[in-house]
Amino acid sequence: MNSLWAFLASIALIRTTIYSYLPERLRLYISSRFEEWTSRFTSEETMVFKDYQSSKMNQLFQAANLYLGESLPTISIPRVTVEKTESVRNLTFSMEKNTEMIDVFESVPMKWRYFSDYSQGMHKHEIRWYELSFHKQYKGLVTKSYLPYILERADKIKERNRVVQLHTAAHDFWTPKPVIIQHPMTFETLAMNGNLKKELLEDLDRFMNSKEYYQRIGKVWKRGYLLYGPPGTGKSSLIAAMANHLNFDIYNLNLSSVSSDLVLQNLLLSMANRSILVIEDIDCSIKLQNRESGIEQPIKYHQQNKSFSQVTLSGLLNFFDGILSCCGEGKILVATTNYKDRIDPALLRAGRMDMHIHLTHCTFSAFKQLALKYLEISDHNLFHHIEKLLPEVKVSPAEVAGEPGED
Ligand SMILES: Nc1ncnc2c1ncn2[C@@H]1O[C@H](COP(=O)(O)OP(=O)(O)OP(=O)(O)O)[C@@H](O)[C@H]1O
Repeated sequence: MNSLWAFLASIALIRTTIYSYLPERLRLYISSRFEEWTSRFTSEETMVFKDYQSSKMNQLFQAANLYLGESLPTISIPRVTVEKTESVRNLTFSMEKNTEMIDVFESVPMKWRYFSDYSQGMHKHEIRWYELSFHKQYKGLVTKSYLPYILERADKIKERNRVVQLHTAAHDFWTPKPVIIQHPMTFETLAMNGNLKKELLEDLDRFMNSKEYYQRIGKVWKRGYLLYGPPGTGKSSLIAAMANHLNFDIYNLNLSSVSSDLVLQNLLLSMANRSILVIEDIDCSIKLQNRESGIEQPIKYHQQNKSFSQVTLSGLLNFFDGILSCCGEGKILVATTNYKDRIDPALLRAGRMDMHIHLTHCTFSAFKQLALKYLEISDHNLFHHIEKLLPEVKVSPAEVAGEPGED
């Protein structure tokens, strides 16, 4: 018996020694052959998910990472890696190299192992992969249910972990490094007419939940909102609250800095799905009155006497209907203006701007919300004077909040 153990130990030693001197390709070849041979005698089957497949990120690897990371804090495992980076909202857990864990799906145990190694050759880089092992009889369950389930769960986790980012356009492109927005404005802290707030929240939630509906009726999953009202009434604050509520990125576009319709199209095509495109002060950034002349000419803007912007009204309309309609999904367009009457009615019709939201000077109800938020008071003996004064003295929420408006 002793000699048998000694023989097996020597084989293991020889194998390890030979392995460490073999080139990586040969090593992989031998181990895959060996596994093929041993699999004849086992009832277990293993799937391998490498991080990159033909230099493209393997979505299954990413999904497994997120999915397993979510259950790691709740199971007993000797070592886990924990991270928190600026670009994600929550703690991120992941498996340590050469460790394993069991996940149970529809009462079937699924064994996951995580590995990493360095590639051989000139450009050494880390290769990471997961191995999923299960009983052969569950192969159908794994491919038809378990893996699609992991992909779906990973999408939800990604969505939950996302932080809202602000993208701005410069030199006809979105800047490569968006800024992470930690704007504290939410629908709870925004002082706004209660009914209007409720109506808008319902509209946003309905929009978010109607992807299938839009698909069924053949409409593109997009929605446009026009926010109008005097300076300092909360248009930018409302956009931040919408982005925080939906967890959508904001793409801020200043139309007057866009050099042509083509650039406008390209900017839109490079926006991510589930994002808000904001065109602030739409009436200032583009003059739209020459539509009445019937001649569609590029509208030229002199920018600091150096360059011209040439966005046309038809380019803009095309952008709203056509292009916005064919590039991706879950897009929200928000245009703001201090002067709604200066905007061409063609831009305002339903389908382009589905909801027009009027943000007004401070009402007594908004004032009370601000007083509660800033001073933590819900009543005061001056309140009834303020209630009488507010309709006469036009004051913006920004002024009440101590931040003077532009007027
Ligand atoms: N409705 C509101 N509720 C709470 N705070 C508000 C509200 N409106 C304005 N404020 C406060 O005033 C500041 C300026 O408001 P905001 O920039 O949102 O106004 P605006 O309508 O976008 O102004 P402008 O037309 O000049 O761009 C905000 O940072 C916020 O602190």
